[in-house]
Amino acid sequence: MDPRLEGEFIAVVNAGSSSVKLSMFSLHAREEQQARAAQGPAQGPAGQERRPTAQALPLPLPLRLELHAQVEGLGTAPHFEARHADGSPAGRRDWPVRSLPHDQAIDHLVAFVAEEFPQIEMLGIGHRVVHGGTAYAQPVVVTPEVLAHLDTLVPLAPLHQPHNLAPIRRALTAWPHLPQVACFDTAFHSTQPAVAQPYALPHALFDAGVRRYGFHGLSYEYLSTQLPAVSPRLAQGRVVALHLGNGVSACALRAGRSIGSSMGFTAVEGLPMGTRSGSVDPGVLLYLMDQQGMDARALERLLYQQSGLLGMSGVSSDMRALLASEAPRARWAVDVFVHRIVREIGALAADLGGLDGLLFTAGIGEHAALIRQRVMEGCAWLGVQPDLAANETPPGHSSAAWRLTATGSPCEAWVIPTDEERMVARHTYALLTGDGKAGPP
Ligand SMILES: Nc1ncnc2c1ncn2[C@@H]1O[C@H](COP(=O)(O)OP(=O)(O)O)[C@@H](O)[C@H]1O
Ligand SMILES: CC(=O)OP(=O)(O)O
Ligand SMILES: [Mg+2]
Repeated sequence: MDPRLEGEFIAVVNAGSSSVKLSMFSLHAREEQQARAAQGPAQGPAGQERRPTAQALPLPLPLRLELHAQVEGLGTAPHFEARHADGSPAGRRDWPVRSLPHDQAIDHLVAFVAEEFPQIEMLGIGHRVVHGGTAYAQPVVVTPEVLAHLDTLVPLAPLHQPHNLAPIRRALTAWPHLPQVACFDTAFHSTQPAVAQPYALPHALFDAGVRRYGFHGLSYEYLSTQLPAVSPRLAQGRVVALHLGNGVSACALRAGRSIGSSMGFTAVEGLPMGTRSGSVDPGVLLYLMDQQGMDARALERLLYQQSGLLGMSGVSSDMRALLASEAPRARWAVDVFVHRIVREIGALAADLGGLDGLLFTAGIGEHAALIRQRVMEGCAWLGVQPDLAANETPPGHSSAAWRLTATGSPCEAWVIPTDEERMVARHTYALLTGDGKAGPP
């Protein structure tokens, strides 16, 4: 048992199609913070969260990551690994099978935490849920009724929503009195203007919920809360944020709020992704139905699992493998990926009426210097003047933001490492304690 892990905690679950991730945040500083709040304004210890109070005084949010545990490769080679916040190992396991059901992965994570850390008390569990539909523009405490409504959104996010809801269902049964908070990828985009929301389809379909929602909102919201410290100019300015991971999207931020995004009704619209196509002419789908007899399930497999970087290259969905490959199709896939990103930035810059900043985040955005360089070069016309040495040189600390453009570049570019789990923890804390907002804006 680790003696450091005692007291009150929030657990955050991010369950995807091939992995279940669990982060444990301690609230060790909560009493300390309350005492400080009672005494008036004060600086928090370095490295701790800040949030605005009613008087807009900066106070630390008492959330400290203590442990991260995940089961990955659920459909290929299941592997469990847990680490303390300082990176030191806390546990690992391999299963001698090719496939492990999600429920078994969840049970393993729960048993691990319960056995290793018997002294902790749980304030609640926060969950990343991809789709909140039109009903949820804010995080919500999940009741059986809320869960039933979220189930109706499964067809809108078939790759994500069923996996997001499975741990909630399990936790509601196992611990009916422990609050479960659902935090939605769609919620951050609810500020988009009316003109950005519809497809040009009959309005009855819009009323029935067939409209643009946008995703990766917890990631963009996290970036938005970091911006005031990274660049006050960008916090108030016109910014395009690029979430380049397995899922890929772009978001237009004006003064830190979403006004446009490349993803729409589902998380398949927009940019090419690891295995998802991004936007295709809807006529292609009609053609495939008519001429190749494809039905909805076959099209779903095509669009979600067989396309994107994997489908174009025939090599891999993993950007590292494509960048290391000599295969002409791998290069072509990377060229198409960059081309589409640059075009999307142009479209979102038009939405914003100009561009002050570009943000890169998630696996590719944070680690693939060559992709960043090529995207920045494609944005020279928008005033992006890269500092190529800076682009190649990440800072020592993996969670620190760093600038990619030369001093005086009219449009700044930055890497800001994302942290969707911390954003979920902030929302969960704020909702369950009624203590402050989750962070600006
Ligand atoms: N050092 C790297 N260079 C290039 N690409 C990388 C690097 N590290 C990770 N990636 C890419 O990041 C992508 C995964 O992003 P990530 O944000 O971890 O995905 P997710 O959380 O959605 O599963 C993969 O395409 C992977 O190849
Ligand atoms: C919404 C989405 O695409 O999520 P992810 O990147 O986790 O697949
Ligand atoms: Mg992701």
